Amino acid sequence: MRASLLQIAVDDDESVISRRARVSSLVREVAEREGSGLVVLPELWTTGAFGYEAFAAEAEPLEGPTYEVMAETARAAGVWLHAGSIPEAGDGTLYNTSLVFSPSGELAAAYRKIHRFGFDKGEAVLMGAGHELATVRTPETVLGLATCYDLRFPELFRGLVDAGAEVFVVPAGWPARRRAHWSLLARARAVEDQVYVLACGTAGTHAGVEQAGASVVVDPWGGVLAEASPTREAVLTVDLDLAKVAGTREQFPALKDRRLGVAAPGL
Ligand SMILES: NC(=O)CCC(=O)C(=O)O
Repeated sequence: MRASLLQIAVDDDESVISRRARVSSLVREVAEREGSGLVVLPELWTTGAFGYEAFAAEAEPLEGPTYEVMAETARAAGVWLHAGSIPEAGDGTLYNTSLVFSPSGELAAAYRKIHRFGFDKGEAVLMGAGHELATVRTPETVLGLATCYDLRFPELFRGLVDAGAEVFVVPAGWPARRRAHWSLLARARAVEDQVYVLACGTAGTHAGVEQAGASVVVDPWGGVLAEASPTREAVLTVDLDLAKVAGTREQFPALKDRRLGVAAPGL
């Protein structure tokens, strides 16, 4: 399976409307040029992950403008499209919701980010938390969905492995000041779960926060297959050899040695 990650710049000087149109064209162009079967966009690329004051103003219903444009983009390009996430105006609250479309433009999954970032401010207070893991079965494999800060919570990814995921797709808007954590965590999730990790971030500076860029693709042995520029918009295209997931698990069957249910004394 060939996958392309589009590391989108979220600089303040571009409107949501123009970025949406630009990204739609870019997805089509990349899919045609690279022959990708899966295209991945970052977290909150329409608004930027740190422009908190814009979340309410730019929130959309699930089937709002980004959904419509991205569904049509997936259909026109004939690809599986992980369209990153949008600020979704849901049932009385906002969610950070990722959308995945099939090559016929059907919604394959909507994943509401489970771990909200910000401790007692920002996303953590402005948005509701998702409660359900999400996977997408394609003809080649099973994708497991997670978003940005989720990357710090290994138990979520174990849940995705238990649900059959072989490729974790992680859109993000990660800040440059914690870039070292970003690539380390992406590699850690790949090694411990013996999966591919497609971690697609934003570039540029949004709401005063310099983005980490450095989108990365990691194989099930923890090897970095490709890594993008830390500062510029970029396209990463990689061929995933999906037999490597089963191959790695056979060669080094650590997942079989899990000891579930072991508790500390007194618990
Ligand atoms: N958008 C995010 O979830 C940011 C996460 C982050 O900055 C971190 O985990 O560090």
